[in-house]
Amino acid sequence: MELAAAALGTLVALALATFYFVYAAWLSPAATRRRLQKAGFSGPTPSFPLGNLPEIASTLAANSSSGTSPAPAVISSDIHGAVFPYFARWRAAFGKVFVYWLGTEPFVYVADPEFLKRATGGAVGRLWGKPDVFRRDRMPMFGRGLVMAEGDEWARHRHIIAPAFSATNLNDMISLMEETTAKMLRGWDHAVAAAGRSAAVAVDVERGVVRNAAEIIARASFGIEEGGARVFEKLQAMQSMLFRSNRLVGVPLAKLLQLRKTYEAWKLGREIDALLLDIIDARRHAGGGAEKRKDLLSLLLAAGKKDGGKRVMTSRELVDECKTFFFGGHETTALAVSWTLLMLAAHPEWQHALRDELREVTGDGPLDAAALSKLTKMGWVLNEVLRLYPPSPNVQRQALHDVTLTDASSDDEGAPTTVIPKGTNMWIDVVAMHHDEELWGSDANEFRPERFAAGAQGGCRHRLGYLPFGFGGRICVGRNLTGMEYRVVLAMVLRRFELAVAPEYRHAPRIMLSLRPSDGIQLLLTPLAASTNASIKH
Ligand code: HEM
Repeated sequence: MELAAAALGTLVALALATFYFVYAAWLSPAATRRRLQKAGFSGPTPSFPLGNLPEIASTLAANSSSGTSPAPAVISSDIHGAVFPYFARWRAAFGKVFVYWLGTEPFVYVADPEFLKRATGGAVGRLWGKPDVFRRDRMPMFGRGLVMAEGDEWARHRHIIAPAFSATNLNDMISLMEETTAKMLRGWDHAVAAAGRSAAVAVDVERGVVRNAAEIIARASFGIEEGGARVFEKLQAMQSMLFRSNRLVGVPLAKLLQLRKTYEAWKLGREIDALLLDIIDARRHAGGGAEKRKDLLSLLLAAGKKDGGKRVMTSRELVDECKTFFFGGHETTALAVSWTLLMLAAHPEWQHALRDELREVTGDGPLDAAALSKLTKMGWVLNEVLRLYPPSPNVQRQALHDVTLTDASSDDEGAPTTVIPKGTNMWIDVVAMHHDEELWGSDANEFRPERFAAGAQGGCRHRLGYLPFGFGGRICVGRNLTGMEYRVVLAMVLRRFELAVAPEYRHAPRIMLSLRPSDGIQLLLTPLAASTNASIKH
């Protein structure tokens, strides 16, 4: 009797699980598809269970096999068709807004800032969150940290974290940026010396810049002493493991196909968490000495002691935020610096302009935080590089409720409406918007930093057409840290070396979560005379 009841129970559980799976993977997406079609969204036809992933894969494969390697002298920044060939093709067929599917997950593709305004205007936080599908996929990197947190939890974390990135706190980090960058430059000096002459030597600058940015963010986040160095090594291992794996985002049960990788990422994640917890516990129990530290972790711990403890974060939350700073903060900044070095090598007139500006602002003497903020042209160059080569090539959201858009052309109350069903994801193609001639003019694909002389929007015809750091309440919290680090690193490089594009460099940007060079950035480095080589002081 008992056996029969147990068997019946198992059968019922199995039936429920099967029904849930069929509903989640098939019935619910099919209903969403019908609603999106009814609302007027067109797009490529998806198949079950992969959606449009096969077409994405085949377009990418066709593109890479037919890919030409332009001569180094010809560095075209007209990159959208090369990095997102499938979007370029669908855009030509369906326009700047359409629907495509990653597995059984629907995505509204958006390359029209006006549509973005109509979809999100006014109530971004209430209507749109971060996509569940990415939250699951990137759990080992961000945990429940700020990038992926939602609702009240996100608001509380943002309220605690944002002040840690204040100008005063960032100024205290200049010296650590300077120290690690000096180490990178010493490596480049050795490469030049090893070549046995002081003439130009080809160096893969991207590799050094990424390593430098990783070390800076680790030191700025949780310090590198007391076990921090081990966390740093393991975080780097996890980064390369996650970047190597080919994930079938949005495909039901796809993780089962990659059990080993999923397990390895989970195991590494546990080790990183344990090491970070040790650091946090040690800081919590340390005396006044720990208070003198200026890294983000110590600032968050100190914030918890103020306001009667209203801003306390648990150790678990702090672990996730440290990982979030590391994964959200170093590749992105490193790419901004790396693409800049390439652009400056390809546009010597701007290289000279920035060196002149450095000399004008600082003489040949020391440079302090106030002086860094006076590097106006360097700021234009940063903005222009983030426009042409946005390290975060897309921004995503997911509808938390049914979202109603009013018709663009009318303020009429009776105007027709479009509804985006709850659960639908939105994929904002930042690269497309940043290269759109309708938004930027006929020189949209050219490197012209002076377009930012008139203002931070660079003359873009729509407020939401320039989104290197995202938008709304969820705009990047670390953008001022990036601005500071970018200036320190670039100033030090420009003072030490003349840059030119090496003959072996092949310009082939591609997407691997971020917008990266396919095979490093090889530049010719020529040491500059010592007089232009003053060190940065603050
Ligand atoms: C060039 C450098 C960087 C770029 C291009 C960049 C880009 C972005 C983008 C596109 C977002 C998403 C915004 C949205 O969804 O609307 C974001 C969010 C975020 N970034 Fe950055 N980022 C950079 C540097 C950094 C640094 C240095 C840190 C930290 C140390 C950082 C930490 C974060 C965090 C914590 C969030 C989540 C904010 C929230 O959801 O409230 N980022 N970033």
